[in-house]
Amino acid sequence: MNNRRVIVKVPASTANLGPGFDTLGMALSLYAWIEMSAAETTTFRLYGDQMQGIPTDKSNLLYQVAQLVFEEAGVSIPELDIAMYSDIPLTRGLGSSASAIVGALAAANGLIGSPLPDHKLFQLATKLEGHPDNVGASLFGGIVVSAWDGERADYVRLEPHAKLETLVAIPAFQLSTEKARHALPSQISMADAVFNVGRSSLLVAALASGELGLIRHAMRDRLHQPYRAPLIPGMSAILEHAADYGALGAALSGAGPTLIAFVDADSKDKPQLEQFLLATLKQEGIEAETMWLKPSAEGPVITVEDAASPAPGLMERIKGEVVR
Ligand SMILES: Nc1ncnc2c1ncn2[C@@H]1O[C@H](COP(=O)(O)OP(=O)(O)OP(=O)(O)O)[C@@H](O)[C@H]1O
Ligand SMILES: N[C@@H](CCO)C(=O)O
Repeated sequence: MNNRRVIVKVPASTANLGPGFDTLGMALSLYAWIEMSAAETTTFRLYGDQMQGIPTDKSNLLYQVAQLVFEEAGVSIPELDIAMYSDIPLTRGLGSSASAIVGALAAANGLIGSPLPDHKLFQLATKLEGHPDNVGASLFGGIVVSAWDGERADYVRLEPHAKLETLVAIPAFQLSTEKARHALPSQISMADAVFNVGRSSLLVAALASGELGLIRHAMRDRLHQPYRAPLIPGMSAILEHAADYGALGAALSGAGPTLIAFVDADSKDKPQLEQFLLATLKQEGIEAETMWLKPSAEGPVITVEDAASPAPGLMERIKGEVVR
């Protein structure tokens, strides 16, 4: 029997960054942890509020993803002991599904001695998630620019500016990516396509060159945000006015409903910006939780141990790092 125990810490992510629909992603300093080892019988230990409703049988996404890795690598480990704790809220636009996919890929790969290179994990993750933006960020950390044609995913990773910080406002309701994608039109005008190509290109160049002052104009979007706005009351006002309250720029995070503002970490305007986001949502009857998050420079951090050696449980191991 395989005698390893693997623990993986994997970051949340924000996708699109405004105009880069299904293309741009950034890893955030909010994490999930997965522990995995071979077992006689498959068992799941899922901890924390975020894991409520997640299946604890072999239909579980983590189990399914692990089996895909074993299949690709030509090994057989049919029974697994899996534990997971996550600080990443489910179905809120912070890449919970991508972090689960990337965490499970990294854990399963680590369990069998890491035969699959990161590039292969990226292809698998993109196919599973359906788009490369969140999984690229969770897998490589930092800011990831990616493109996928349905077969092949390519990417470039950018180092986030040292002063870049984000404020997320997480509404107290869930919005599935599936529902938020259904709100999108099947066709757009040439004028809107040109608008987005310009903004997305400018945003990547601004992030790559550190010209943070350009972000405000570069984060504008006509591909998805206007169509999703009716699903998130208060969103339009926040995107329009966040810069007046000190944000470098603002966007819907992934498919929403979370809203994200990019901020200079040294800005004195941080309290008034936070107040503006909360008050605007409240005016629409929406309770929200805010969090200040930094870009996460790293993707999965993997620890491999001898499964026979004594070890603390997952919650004991991570207790100093958990935030929620
Ligand atoms: N740890 C997990 N184990 C199993 N399934 C998970 C796990 N985490 C997320 N999921 C699945 O992913 C779904 C959420 O994915 P969805 O794409 O709708 O939102 P998100 O990934 O949180 O946000 P976004 O993609 O907009 O950033 C959950 O409802 C659940 O089915
Ligand atoms: N690019 C995706 C991210 C959410 O999974 C979307 O906006 O639908």
